[in-house]
Parts: sequence; C-alpha cells; structure tokens
Amino acid sequence: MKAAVVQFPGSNCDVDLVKALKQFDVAVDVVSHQQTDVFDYDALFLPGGFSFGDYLRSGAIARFSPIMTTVKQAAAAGKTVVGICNGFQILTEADLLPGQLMQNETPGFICDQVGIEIENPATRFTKAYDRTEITLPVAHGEGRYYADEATVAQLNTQHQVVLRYQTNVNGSSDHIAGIMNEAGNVFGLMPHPERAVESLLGNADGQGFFRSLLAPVDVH
Ligand SMILES: NC(=O)CC[C@H](N)C(=O)O
Repeated sequence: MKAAVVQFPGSNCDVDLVKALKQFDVAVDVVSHQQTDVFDYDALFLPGGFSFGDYLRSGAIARFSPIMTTVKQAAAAGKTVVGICNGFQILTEADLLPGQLMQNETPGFICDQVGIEIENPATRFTKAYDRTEITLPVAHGEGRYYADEATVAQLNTQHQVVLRYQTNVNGSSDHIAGIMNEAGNVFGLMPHPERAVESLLGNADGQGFFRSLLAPVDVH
C-alpha cells in the first residue's frame, strides 16, 4: 500500500501517523495541503491536530485547502480515505461524511484512554480485529459527533457506524466515535489508533486498524 499523510498548518499527529504506518511497512509520503497532484496513492490520511488553529470551527478552513479536491476525487474513485480526529472534523466539514463535530457536551479538552466498541467488525478498517471491545486514546475539545435523528438512523441501518464509545465521554449522538461513508472507503474517527501501536507505551489496540488496512481491500 502506498499512502499519503496530508499536512495542514496546525496538524500535530502527522508524525505519529507516519511512524505507525511505517511500523506496518506501508510506503508513506507526507504531502502538503497545498498539493493537488497526489493521485498516485492507494490511501490518503488526514491526521489529527488543530488545522488553521481550529478558527471558526475545527476543520472549517481546512476544507478549502487545494488538496481537498483531490481527496474528494480519491474518495469518489473508491480509494481509502481516513480522517483521524481533526481529520474526521475536516471530512464532515467537506461533506465527505455526514454530521458534524461539535464542542464536547461538557466544554473542555478531553485527553484519556476510553473504551470503544467495534460496532462493525466487517469493514476495511476493522476486519483484522479479533475482538470487538478495545481501548483507544482520545484527545479533543470538539469531539461531540452530532447528526439529526434521520441521519443517525440511516447510519445505523446501513452499518456505517464503525466505532462507538462504551461510555459517552463527549455527548455524541448515539455514542458515535467513528463512521464510514455508504461505499465503505471513507472513514472518520475521533479516537487515535496511531497513538496506540506500542505495547511498551501501554496500549497496542490501534494495531488492528493498521492490520485491517493492509488486508486485501475486497475482503470486507
Ligand atoms: N487531536 C486532535 O486532532 C483534536 C484537535 C481538535 N481540533 C479538537 O477538537 O480539539
């Protein structure tokens, strides 16, 4: 797999993500948000951080970055597109995923390890996990996923809810922590699997995410 990690002004999880991808032998380049010619990749990753300082609303400015045209084309072509934390915020702002990330129900930044239920274990992002209850780090101030009732119902019916919080740490609609698009190739999640790939550092539950990505695409 050849992957690109997009660097926006204010990205701060790009280095961790590159390191995690390399740990799983993924060939990875860091590309600027100003680039437009990045068609040569199987997967595009939008990392966590505070793109453009989270001004206006997290992801609201990054959605206008030149690279987002390419990200949309890659998504439409069925390539893998993943947004982690701020990347998820950018994907919803860019209408690549439904809903919105809002300020946490109790305002403030949450930095913690939280229990996560893998709601759909048959996706290209989760299929390598051998269990459905995992622990992942979260770190966000605007992590409360919101969508109207009809959208949440549709996400549930179509099995697009990939991850849920076991305890609803930020007040998200229906405990939603991660969703994918209808086609199953675009994934946004607030937890950080790239920060959980080393047992030595206390948590390796993110490894299943990277293993899943490397398994054949049509097996989901
Ligand atoms: N780690 C992240 O990407 C979180 C930053 C994010 N912009 C926030 O809600 O606070």
